[in-house]
Amino acid sequence: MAEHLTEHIVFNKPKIELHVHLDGAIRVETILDVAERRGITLPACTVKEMTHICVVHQPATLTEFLGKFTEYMHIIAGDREAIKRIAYEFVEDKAKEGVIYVEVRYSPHFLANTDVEPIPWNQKEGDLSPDEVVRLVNQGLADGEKAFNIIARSILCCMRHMPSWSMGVVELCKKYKKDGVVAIDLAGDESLNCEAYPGHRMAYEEAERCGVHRTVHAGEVGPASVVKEAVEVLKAERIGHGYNTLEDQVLYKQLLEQNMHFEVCPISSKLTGACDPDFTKHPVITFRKDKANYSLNTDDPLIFNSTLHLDYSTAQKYMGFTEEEFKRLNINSANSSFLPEKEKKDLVNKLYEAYGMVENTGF
Ligand SMILES: O=c1[nH]cnc2c1ncn2[C@@H]1O[C@H](CO)[C@@H](O)[C@H]1O
Repeated sequence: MAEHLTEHIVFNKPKIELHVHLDGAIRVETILDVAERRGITLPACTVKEMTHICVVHQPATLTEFLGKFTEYMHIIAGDREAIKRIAYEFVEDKAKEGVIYVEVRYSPHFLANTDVEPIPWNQKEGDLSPDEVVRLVNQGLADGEKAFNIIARSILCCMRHMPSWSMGVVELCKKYKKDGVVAIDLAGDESLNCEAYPGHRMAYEEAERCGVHRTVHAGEVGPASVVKEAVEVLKAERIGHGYNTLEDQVLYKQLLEQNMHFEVCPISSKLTGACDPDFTKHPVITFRKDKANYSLNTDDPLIFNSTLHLDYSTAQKYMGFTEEEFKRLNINSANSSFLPEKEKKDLVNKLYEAYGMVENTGF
């Protein structure tokens, strides 16, 4: 986007990011590097050309946007070194943006080439399972945490169009709870399949039963009823995007009362066609006025050619966000993180300190 070039840092203080896809946050250089090492031909050989291919330039649809992943996922999937590397580099990139705590999400199945049916991205069957993918990402994130002094946790995604994977996803959440996996998510094309299939419902029931935290992509392009289902049936504790909640004022009021957290992604919402491209009409303006609980996030910075700074500067420039609101939303984000209570409290205190605030100063 053009704004990217003129972006400036409007909130140069510690930040929290809760909604970002690992496979939507890969460096273009890394895609080119790995393709070369693996001897896979790409339609582009420079960073500039490859960026052009991966990026959504104009507001599109969610379905068109999701198609962008097919440009490069086959390069990374099935490759142990590449998977560990993208996780490590992700942490480095976030640290550079001033993020001190991040929850990064991905589908282990999308990066595997065995124990997954169908095998994604036209890969040949190999020997990398979703289980090992999670271990590799955990390792890359843990190495990144040590090197760059931030906290990185992960969320495993079920995919809307693949309900048969979902029980496997929740089992991985349970298995790797002690290794930084904090929650389950349901991502993918909400516009194609609105009501959650039994496979997803069963996985979320199991998650709740086992104390695995839950977030769901809902009301991004789908109607408010998807948000209602996420909360009432899937027992979501946070909502990914959630913009269309505003279409159902009864539901919205109820979620405000419950202090439901909305994971808002401003730049993403324009380029996926989820929201009006005029940022001055963005739903997060209503969220802010109502003192709702929400975060600001990049979602897929590779595909939107964006950074977290761009989301913040957009909020400031077009939506009237102030420094005080940035502090408030980051404190809310920390409080809505999926960390255990004690670690959450430490994180919130870190923010209070960095923002020069005494704890419990009410807004
Ligand atoms: O904004 C979004 N809405 C719905 N699904 C998404 C979005 N961004 C990425 N993914 C999907 O989540 C998968 C796991 O990370 C990605 O591969 C992509 O298919």
